[in-house]
Amino acid sequence: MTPDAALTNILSGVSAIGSIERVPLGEALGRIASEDITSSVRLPAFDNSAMDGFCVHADDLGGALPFRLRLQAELRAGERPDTTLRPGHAIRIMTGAMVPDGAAAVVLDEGAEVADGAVTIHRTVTAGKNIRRTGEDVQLGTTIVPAGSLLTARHLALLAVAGVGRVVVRRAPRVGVMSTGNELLEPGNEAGNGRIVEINRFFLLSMLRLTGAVVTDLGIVPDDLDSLAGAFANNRGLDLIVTSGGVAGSDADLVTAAVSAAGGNTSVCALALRPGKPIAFGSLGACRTLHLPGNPMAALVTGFLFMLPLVRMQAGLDPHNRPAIAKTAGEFHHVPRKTEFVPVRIVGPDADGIPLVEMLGKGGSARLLPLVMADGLAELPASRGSLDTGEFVPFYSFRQMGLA
Ligand SMILES: Nc1nc2c(c(=O)[nH]1)N[C@H]1C(S)=C(S)[C@@H](COP(=O)(O)OP(=O)(O)OC[C@H]3O[C@@H](n4cnc5c(N)ncnc54)[C@H](O)[C@@H]3O)O[C@H]1N2
Ligand code: MOO
Repeated sequence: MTPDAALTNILSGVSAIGSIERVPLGEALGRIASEDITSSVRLPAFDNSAMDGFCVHADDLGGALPFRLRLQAELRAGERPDTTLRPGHAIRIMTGAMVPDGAAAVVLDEGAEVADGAVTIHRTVTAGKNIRRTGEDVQLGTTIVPAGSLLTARHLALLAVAGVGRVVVRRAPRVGVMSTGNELLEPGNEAGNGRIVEINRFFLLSMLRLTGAVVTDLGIVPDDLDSLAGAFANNRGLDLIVTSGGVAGSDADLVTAAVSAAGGNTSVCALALRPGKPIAFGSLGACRTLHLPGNPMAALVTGFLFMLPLVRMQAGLDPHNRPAIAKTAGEFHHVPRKTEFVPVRIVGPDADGIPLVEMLGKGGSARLLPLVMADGLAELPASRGSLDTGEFVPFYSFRQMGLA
């Protein structure tokens, strides 16, 4: 099965979580607005100066240069004007200060000279210049954040300025991550005698942080049916359980049997993908399950290809991973008929600014050193063999995977 077909199957029937909650702005970063948010204020809230300079009356703007005006007052940001600008006068004004009644424009400091309580204008401007008008940015009732938006610092900044204190957001998906295998030890333990320190949760938990999911670390579960089935049954209240290991189909690979024993069902796929051939997915009541292969590179690639889109779909976001375009800095050896993901390092931009990538440490789905040297993964298509130097290749940065 192709990775694309597997993704379609995995996402089939998955919908965004329906429940909503109201949270204060300070807790809304990374959440998804569940309804359009409209502004109940106008922005700017008052006419204000875009520059440091002098407010000039409409009667004076067109005067023959240079012309002199009497200084009437001075206005700083945060002050409320208590006078109206009179013809023949100027009011000194700072950037962001409220523009007084009677002012037609603001002449820049650089075009004026102050002496003896008067200002000489050397460079005038047209009416309306350098004044930020009430509501020119946002009108009453303007939709400032559309439903479905992922709330970033940019959205929160606008909401704060618009006086919005709480927002209605979708409930974040609750995702559990479990590593399976008798050989696995928690980090910090001494490996040996066939046992290894487990690492897949480092990758999967870090990737999930990108999605805003509420993540539960379900730890390491040994390869025995009762322990695995118990772990699934105890966590069926989650929206998704992701496992790694135990899916290749040997006698020791019990993950899918354990989902069945807990009352769920699964489908197993053999993918035309390297690394990441064996995967499975299923459900346990309302809880989805996704079962990734144990080899670390395979868990990483399938976590990116399938776990992230699935969680984004549950969160109410666009599920798809979008590659950037890179160019090969050398030949990329590749056997056709399987999509292959290889660690690559950016070695520089080409003459058009497109990143040039060099392949690192190909061919070992258990090899870790290339991951530390690389900037991301290149995707070599199943439809063709090796790539020559200077060919375009889809590139996924570790940053977009949550692994930078
Ligand atoms: N006869 C076959 N053998 C294998 C096949 C196959 O199709 N037929 N597929 C190979 C491929 S490809 C992969 S990938 C692995 C996937 O196997 P499992 O998902 O069952 O994974 P395990 O056997 O449990 O582990 C494989 C490997 O990865 C290490 N591992 C597991 N979990 C972790 C972890 N959390 N952190 C670090 N390392 C982990 C485990 O010790 C094994 O070395 O199967 C191949 N075999
Ligand atoms: O999923 Mo396996 O990598 O192809 O080692």
